[in-house]
Amino acid sequence: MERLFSTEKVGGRALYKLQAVTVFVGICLVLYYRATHVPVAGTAAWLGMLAAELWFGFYWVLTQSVRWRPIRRRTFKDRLAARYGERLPCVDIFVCTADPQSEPPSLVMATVLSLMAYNYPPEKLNVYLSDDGGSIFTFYALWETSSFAKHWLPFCRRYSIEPRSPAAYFAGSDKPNDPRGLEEWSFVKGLYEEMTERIDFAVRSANVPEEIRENHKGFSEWNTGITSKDHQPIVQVLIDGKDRHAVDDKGNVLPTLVYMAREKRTQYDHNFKAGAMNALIRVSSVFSDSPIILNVDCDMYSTNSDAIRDAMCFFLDQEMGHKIAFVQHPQNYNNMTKNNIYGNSFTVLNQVELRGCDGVGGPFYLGTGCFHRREVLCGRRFTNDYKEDWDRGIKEKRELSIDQIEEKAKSLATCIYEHNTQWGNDIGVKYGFPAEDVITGLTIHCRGWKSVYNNPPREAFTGVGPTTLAQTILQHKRWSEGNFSIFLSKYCPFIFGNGSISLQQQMAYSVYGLWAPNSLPTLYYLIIPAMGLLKGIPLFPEVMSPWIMPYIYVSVVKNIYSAYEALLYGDTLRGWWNGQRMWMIRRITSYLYGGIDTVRKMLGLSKMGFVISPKVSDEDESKRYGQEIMEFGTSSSPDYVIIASIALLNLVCLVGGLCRIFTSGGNMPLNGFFLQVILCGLLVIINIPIYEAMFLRKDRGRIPFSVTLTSIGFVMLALFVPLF
Ligand SMILES: O=c1ccn([C@@H]2O[C@H](COP(=O)(O)OP(=O)(O)O[C@H]3O[C@H](CO)[C@@H](O)[C@H](O)[C@H]3O)[C@@H](O)[C@H]2O)c(=O)[nH]1
Ligand SMILES: [Mn+2]
Repeated sequence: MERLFSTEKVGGRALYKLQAVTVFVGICLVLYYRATHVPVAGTAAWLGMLAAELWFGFYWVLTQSVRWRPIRRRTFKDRLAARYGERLPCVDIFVCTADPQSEPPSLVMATVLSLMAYNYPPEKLNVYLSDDGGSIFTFYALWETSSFAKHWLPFCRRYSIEPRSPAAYFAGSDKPNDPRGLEEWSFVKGLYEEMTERIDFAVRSANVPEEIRENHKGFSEWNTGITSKDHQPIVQVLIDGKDRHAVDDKGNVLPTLVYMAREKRTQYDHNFKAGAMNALIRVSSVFSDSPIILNVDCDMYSTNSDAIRDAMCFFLDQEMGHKIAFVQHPQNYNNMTKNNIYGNSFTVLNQVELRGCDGVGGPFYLGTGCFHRREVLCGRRFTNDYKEDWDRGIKEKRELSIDQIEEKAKSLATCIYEHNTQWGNDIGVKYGFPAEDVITGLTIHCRGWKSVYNNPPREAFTGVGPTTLAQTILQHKRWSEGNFSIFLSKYCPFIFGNGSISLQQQMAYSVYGLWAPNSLPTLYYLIIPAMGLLKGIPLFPEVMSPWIMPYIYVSVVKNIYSAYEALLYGDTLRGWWNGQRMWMIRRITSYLYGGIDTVRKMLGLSKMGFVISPKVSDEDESKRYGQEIMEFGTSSSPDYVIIASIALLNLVCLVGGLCRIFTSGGNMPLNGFFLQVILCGLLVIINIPIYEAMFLRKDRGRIPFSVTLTSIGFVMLALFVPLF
């Protein structure tokens, strides 16, 4: 029988491996030189360089795990269709939202509509929206959506529309040419715009009109003036797919659509998104109980209406399917600028590293764009003889009425339901880590399952990425903290994974687990060589020494290869350069704070939080984002002080150091400081946008004056610190 998917090696690996082997030799030579040439003056600074280089070397070895053996998957939907026709498994789709301010309900609804409109038997689709904001506006928006869907779904089907988010579709499509098509197009577009306007207006005016509230019993849940942090469990069915009257305007069945706001009480931890996911797993089990669960963030709309069929090619494959726990898609964003100003379009991560992970046991669970087996999420271990019940969820008749089921579902979404159970631990998404996705995926892998990475030519999901520096830094802080706290816990991949996942996969998890500690050696490398240049302490081999070769070789080859790779996958050269800047900035801010906060939490000094990434920005900000001007904004956060101080320090040291070299009359020869001058010089060039934001720009997004002042203070202080 023919396979439903194929696996190919990604080409060009011989060149990569050649590069890697020579760089490895270079790294060894660098370390050997460092260890054997400790000077008398500046010993401590030198040993610090050794420590930093040891770390970078070790980390580089780790990163080989995600680059050594990338593979590419291809699905055969025609074979799936030939074999199964429409006899496909049921799917439950979970959308999580948490805050109607930073995640506007109209945006969430575009996502919901795109998911309802999958090219998949509608009676087998069930969409659940979890609202951690417990907001009547989100509920109202979903109610509006349930009636607009009656026009949108048949429209999508008739014209085979892509993407099926009405927001994305109408923003990007031209009017159809034929008059009949045009009429319908304009009609649906009009309906959509009116609906969005009503939703946005309700949010703006903080009011859902009384006459609307009469249309659905669900609105009465808000009669008692509840708040987002304190309310009863709410479960409301907006479309019951099993109801024969729930049809679209062409008479077709509609997917089930359910609103859920799990109970919130101030005295109980709610465990953020992980808690929402677990409530969804239980609530959905009483309505549809599908064997496959797709989970997306509220901004991640579907951009490929065949994505479920794609995923089924993996799960239903006769040879490998039974081993696959989840199918992960990359995080793509629709709002990236050409030159990747904040480094948020993860081209190389998506094209190389995740494929590399796939080659060593499977990609991580990334929290969104992921199809899971329900049984696996609920804690099942892999066994060779496990048979999935693919008919699960296909029930013709229900014993209970829909109201009774709602009541039952509510009882599963209470605060105390999980007490004294394994939920959040052995069952469901795991609690206690800001990266609930990664830790959950890790435990699944350690229970013997594989995962696959699917990155089809037509993207499956697209979301909204951060558009300011502060948002970017914050998101990466949560990620680095999440991954580092896993690394330091009993789930450390090298301990927990030992014996159950391959060494390469343990290394792959650690590449991200050890983002945070990268901050310290990076800071060291950004500060000490510059200060050494100013104070006349050489920290690298001289120009004429043969030992300079490995330094130059490693840095040049590694950077050229990384630029080549970025260009190969469609980044611009400038985009690559901006990515390097962001790589530096993230390490000295996000990762530093992520590391510090992890340690604070381990010491019990602070509690876990989850800062939601905003999905909207103000007009002024958006304009600068469009022009790729870095946004610092009015708050004088300590992040900016670090960024500004490092930039300034390197500028001062470069100028000061060069002056000393040229006025010393040969006492301080350029020879001995060549690499320090180059390093400092490159840092100055990469920091040009920072200097501009400090001294030249006048707009609201410039670096606040107080930050500039503080960083000048820090630099002056640093100049007085002696190097040993
Ligand atoms: O208490 C909460 C907090 C968040 N969310 C939802 O979780 C999703 C992800 O939050 P977001 O702020 O967009 O985080 P990102 O950094 O974009 O998310 C990535 O990283 C997270 C882990 O750090 C994962 O949970 C996400 O799935 C993954 O996309 C959003 O839909 C939120 O509405 C909740 O449902 N409840
Ligand atoms: Mn997000």
